[in-house]
Amino acid sequence: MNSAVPRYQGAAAGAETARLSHFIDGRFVPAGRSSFENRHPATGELINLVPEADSAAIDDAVKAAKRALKGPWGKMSEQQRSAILRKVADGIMARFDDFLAAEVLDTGKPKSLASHIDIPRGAANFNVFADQVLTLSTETFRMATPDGAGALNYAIRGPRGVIAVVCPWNLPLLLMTWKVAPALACGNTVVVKPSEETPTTATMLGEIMNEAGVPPGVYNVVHGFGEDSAGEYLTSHPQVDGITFTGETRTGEAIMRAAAKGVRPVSLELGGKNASLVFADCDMDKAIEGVTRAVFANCGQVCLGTERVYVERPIFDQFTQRLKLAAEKLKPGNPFEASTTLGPLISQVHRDKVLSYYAKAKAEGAEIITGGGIPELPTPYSAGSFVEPTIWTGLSEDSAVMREEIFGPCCNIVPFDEEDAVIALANDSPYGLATSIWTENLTRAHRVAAQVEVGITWVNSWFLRDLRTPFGGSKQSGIGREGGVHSMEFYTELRNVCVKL
Ligand SMILES: NC(=O)c1ccc[n+]([C@@H]2O[C@H](COP(=O)([O-])OP(=O)(O)OC[C@H]3O[C@@H](n4cnc5c(N)ncnc54)[C@H](O)[C@@H]3O)[C@@H](O)[C@H]2O)c1
Ligand SMILES: O=C/C=C/C=C(\O)C(=O)O
Repeated sequence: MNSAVPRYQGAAAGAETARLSHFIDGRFVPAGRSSFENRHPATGELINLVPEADSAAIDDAVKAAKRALKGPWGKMSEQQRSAILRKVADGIMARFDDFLAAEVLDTGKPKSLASHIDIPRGAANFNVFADQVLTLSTETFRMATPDGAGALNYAIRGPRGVIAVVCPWNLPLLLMTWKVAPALACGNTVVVKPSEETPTTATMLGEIMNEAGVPPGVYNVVHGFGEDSAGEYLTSHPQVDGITFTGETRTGEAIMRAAAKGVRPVSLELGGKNASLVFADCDMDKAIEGVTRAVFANCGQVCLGTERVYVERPIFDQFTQRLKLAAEKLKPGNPFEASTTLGPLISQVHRDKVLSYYAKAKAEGAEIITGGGIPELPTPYSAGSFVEPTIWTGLSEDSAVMREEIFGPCCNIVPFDEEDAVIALANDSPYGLATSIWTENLTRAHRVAAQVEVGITWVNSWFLRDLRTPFGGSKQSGIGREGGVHSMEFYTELRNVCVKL
């Protein structure tokens, strides 16, 4: 197993088990109060040992980031930073296979998925914000003054400072670079705390940063857990100037509390309980393909994924049967094999959570259309955290399965009769992240899209991403928007200059 682990400076050479390091001030340092195991979710095998940062290690990282603001990074032009970020993108692509292997080992997601989404997006995030920073504009206003000479106002942008970047495990490189790239483009420095479940690719990126000419201290990575560990130490560090977080809503609340001390700005991308609305006038093939991905891609561990499927009654039976066939075609197993289309859940702990919802669905009277248990797999995959893709019908709107984010490969399908009624059902959720609408009637599509209370709506598609568009959630799904100029708004401070003429 360890031979499949890419060797990099962060891993102690020659050691039987690879050991990751933090990446602080341009160097790999193994400091910490202890270390923890990082295991491959498809087999349970040990990938590497990860140091847990204590508060002194976090302090080192934040201070390095603070110093770097005043170093060459802070003096570079936008063009220079942009060119360096392009080199980072090139560096990821040059080591594509290493990043791919590391991401598949950490997450268990199929290689076919990570090679199409996670790793190319990791690179694309740097390119898109390298472009964006070159076209960033600010406002000017001329004003009249009593003496008739007037005044000119113009705004300038500066970096916010040291940004804490706290990330989840479901799309590790993609979601981390989605924050790091715009933060760096705007001249900030970052301290990244990757998820304890997926620490490897963020560490590898340290090497790429050094090779690309990112000065020491600009990109730092510290490992550990959340509460009473690296995550909490980092977000409550007084020299952190802004916090960007993607993860669970409850963790988002803790991060907001930490940010309140010192009145630091937060950007929060949180959970969802997303609905797909499938109208009888949809293109059924497209709807089945799209909803299958929305429910089962990444084993259901996508914040934008669908766990509530509303289908107009005339096509309810046909749709349910076809989604069942699509679910049963998914092939769990070795994520490195090209034919595997369903990976495991991230951990045994998360599997226990998902299986508890499978049990709740049964207890709440669901009809199980398919799945509901653990698939039979040969060793070593029998030790992985796999679950069956699962479809229910018959659950009530107030059941736990219909209200709470499960983050597994499962959905409940509900028939509906009226457009207004299904909009009301879709909106009856504390979350408001994403919706997909399936209809060939574009007038209806626009009408419905304007009424669903979410940040992201897809019509006849799902997870189709233009990186310039606003991305984020309403209600308990988050605060703020990422993407294009919206990311730049968070990572810069606007200052107005008023010049009396
Ligand atoms: N809206 C989005 O864009 C988006 C994208 C991906 C995932 N998500 C959400 O993320 C969740 C799954 O990810 P997860 O389980 O890794 O989330 P999580 O909230 O458990 O953990 C995310 C990160 O926060 C850290 N953390 C935990 N407690 C902390 C604390 N008290 N202080 C500081 N840091 C702390 C963790 O160590 C980890 O690095 C789901 O709810 C999913 O919907 C949202
Ligand atoms: O699991 C959540 C997926 C988030 C995706 C993005 O943030 C993105 O595509 O930019």
